[in-house]
Amino acid sequence: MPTKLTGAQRTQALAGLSGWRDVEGRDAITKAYRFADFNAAFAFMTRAALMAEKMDHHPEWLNVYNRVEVTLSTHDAGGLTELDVKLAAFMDSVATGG
Ligand SMILES: C[C@H](O)[C@H](O)[C@H]1CNC2=NC(N)=NC(=O)C2=N1
Repeated sequence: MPTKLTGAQRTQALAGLSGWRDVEGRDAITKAYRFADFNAAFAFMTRAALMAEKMDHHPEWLNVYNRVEVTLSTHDAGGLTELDVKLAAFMDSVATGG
């Protein structure tokens, strides 16, 4: 199991990401993506889902039309790990609508 990122290690890992913020009250990060339409949003979710399954690391997310709100945390570790940072970076790389 990956280890929880803490302190400077956590700060440094998050410095490489943009648009992600800490969730209040728990050790997790969140980002709201907005796409051109539902089709683009769902295409993003499909790509992210395939990667999540490959990594055996799954997002908490909510989709409303062209909006996808993602929260990442490693439940098994009780907080943020490298897996969350890796999945966040992948999501950013496939999000065309930002
Ligand atoms: C059994 C399975 O490997 C685990 O439950 C995996 C599945 N996906 C997961 N996803 C996330 N986000 N955190 C986990 O701890 C986690 N654990």
